[in-house]
Amino acid sequence: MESTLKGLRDGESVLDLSPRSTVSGGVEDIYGEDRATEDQLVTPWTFSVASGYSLLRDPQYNKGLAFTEKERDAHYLRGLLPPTVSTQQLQGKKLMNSIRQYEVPLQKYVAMMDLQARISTHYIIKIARCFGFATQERNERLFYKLLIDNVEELLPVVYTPTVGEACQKYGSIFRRPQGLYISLKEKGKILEVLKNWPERSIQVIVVTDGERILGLGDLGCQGMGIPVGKLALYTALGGVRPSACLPITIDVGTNNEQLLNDEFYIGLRQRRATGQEYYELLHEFMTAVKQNYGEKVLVQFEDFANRNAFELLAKYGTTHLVFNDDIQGTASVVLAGVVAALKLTGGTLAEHTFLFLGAGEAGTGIAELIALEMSKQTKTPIEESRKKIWLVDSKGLIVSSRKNSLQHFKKPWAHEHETVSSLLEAVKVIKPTVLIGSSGVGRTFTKEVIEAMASNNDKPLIMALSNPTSQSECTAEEAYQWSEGRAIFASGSPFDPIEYKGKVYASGQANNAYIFPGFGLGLVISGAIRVHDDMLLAASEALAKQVSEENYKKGLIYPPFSNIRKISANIAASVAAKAYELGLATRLPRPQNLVKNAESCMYTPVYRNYR
Ligand SMILES: NC(=O)C1=CN([C@@H]2O[C@H](COP(=O)(O)OP(=O)(O)OC[C@H]3O[C@@H](n4cnc5c(N)ncnc54)[C@H](OP(=O)(O)O)[C@@H]3O)[C@@H](O)[C@H]2O)C=CC1
Ligand SMILES: CC(=O)C(=O)O
Ligand SMILES: [Mg+2]
Repeated sequence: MESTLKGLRDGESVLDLSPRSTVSGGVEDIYGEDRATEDQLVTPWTFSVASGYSLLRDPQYNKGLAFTEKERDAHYLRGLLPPTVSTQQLQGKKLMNSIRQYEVPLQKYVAMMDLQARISTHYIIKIARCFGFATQERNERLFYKLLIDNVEELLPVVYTPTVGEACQKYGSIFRRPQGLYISLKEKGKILEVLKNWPERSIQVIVVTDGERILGLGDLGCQGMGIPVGKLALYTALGGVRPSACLPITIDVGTNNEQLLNDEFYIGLRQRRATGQEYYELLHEFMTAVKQNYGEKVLVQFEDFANRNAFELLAKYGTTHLVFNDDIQGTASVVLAGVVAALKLTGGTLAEHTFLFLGAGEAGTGIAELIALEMSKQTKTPIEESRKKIWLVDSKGLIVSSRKNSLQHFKKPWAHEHETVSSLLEAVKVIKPTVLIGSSGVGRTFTKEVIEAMASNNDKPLIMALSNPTSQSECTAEEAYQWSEGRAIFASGSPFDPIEYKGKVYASGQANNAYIFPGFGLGLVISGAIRVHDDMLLAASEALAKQVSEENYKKGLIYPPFSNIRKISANIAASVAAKAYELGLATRLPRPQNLVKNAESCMYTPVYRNYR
């Protein structure tokens, strides 16, 4: 059985990988300084203990008014703070009060980003002051405390939909660099650029080239908001230490004319490099990442255009620990929702018929994982399972007569059928029980489409995955109204509960944010060195198991995000278990209780006491 999702193929061995060199004393020489010969260049990093004024301005250690009396004495803070000693809880309450006063979501986003920061240098703060920006003292632990404690309220602020608007306006709202920018200018020097990042023990990198930012298209260098947002969730939702997370944007130019002509655009002002030039830069990047951080750093590809996404995943899946969130993470979360929905719709996975609007990364990724799971359940070849799944792209239903002109990832879905040009017609002839939107085009699930789904099914499962909200294939209100309250609905970006004929309908959020933080944590805690499709299935199963009877009663097919840390710990444990089972884990011996192990490894943002 061969799956297009797979990084490492069945039976492929990884045991021949040589361990990383260590220097005497057993401490890993992560940066290779000790191994470097005299003619090799090293970075002269120095470390100092922050105190006084600089301690207050160091986001990793700042506690603001929560510095205790003892700490104020010990760290030269007397007089630099007013007399009150506050608690983190009270600080959080105060900040939430002020964030809630902003009516515009983008203002809330900027306020949150002002609080968070990895890079702390005096000069950046001084520059910000020169330009009159209201610099709030940055406090990383408070940022994560807020995000964790108010996850349902703040997720739409730091993530979809607001992060989409933030990326669109990134040039104007840009205050200070977050993450690493690697552009064509850095060709030949990427390893040196990585060494400029102040943290050394990186576990997770989220990288984009900005070409397909949510459903908003090519936003070039301004796509940086996505890796930054995803990694904030890695920490808040999955418990990966902030210092172990590295957001990266690869800037090869943009084809977005508006940005190219925008005086505030922060990226390279040239059209996108493609072909050899593009792949050489990406290859240098992937090589440098492994050289700098070793075999076990996870590289999550995010929001690349599909013309590159599939190729990068296939190419580096056998040599690096890589994961494409849009192809694989989305697949895992949607499969979980579909499996959970079976409790409400009845029938087995193989008894359902699936129709997708959109046959790109998300659409074909999900389709393939559903087919894989179906095959495992029914013990039939994947080619048979694929026949239960149909996809529509911008040219209509994918059918065998179109095969020669299809991109490679669409070919497995070119079934025998006459041509069908519209989604509505496809719904009428295919009669799907499940309709999934992954087109990036808003309002494409029209009244007629939803009505057709509702006339064929007692409980049609409708998933409008496209982000941000403006690109959602339909709204929650439309799904419930047009199906007369019978639809089971979930969407990529959140919708508020709606009332229809006196009943309140709350819909779930089918977003890969349920999967990637726990998935990554599972890879990190097991020391996995490759991603395998079975790990995606394990993560999906772990998520589906977290849906409670109470959730089902409300028509929900996902658990609430308020439980996400517990959910992530369970996903991490299942992924780690699979890594051990497949011989892909390097952290030995295997802990007995993987859930407890995952929980104990999770970062918590409570303030630490300073001596
Ligand atoms: N909820 C979640 O967790 C996730 C949501 N997404 C969302 O899914 C959307 C798509 O992402 P992705 O798959 O990576 O994008 P791709 O560009 O890879 O795929 C888009 C697909 O939609 C098709 N399409 C575009 N316009 C139409 C149309 N009018 N009618 C029918 N089909 C159309 C394209 O057709 P063609 O091939 O002919 O051009 C293509 O097959 C984005 O909005 C993204 O935000 C993505 C990942 C996760
Ligand atoms: C959620 C996500 O990854 C996307 O919309 O691209
Ligand atoms: Mg994405």
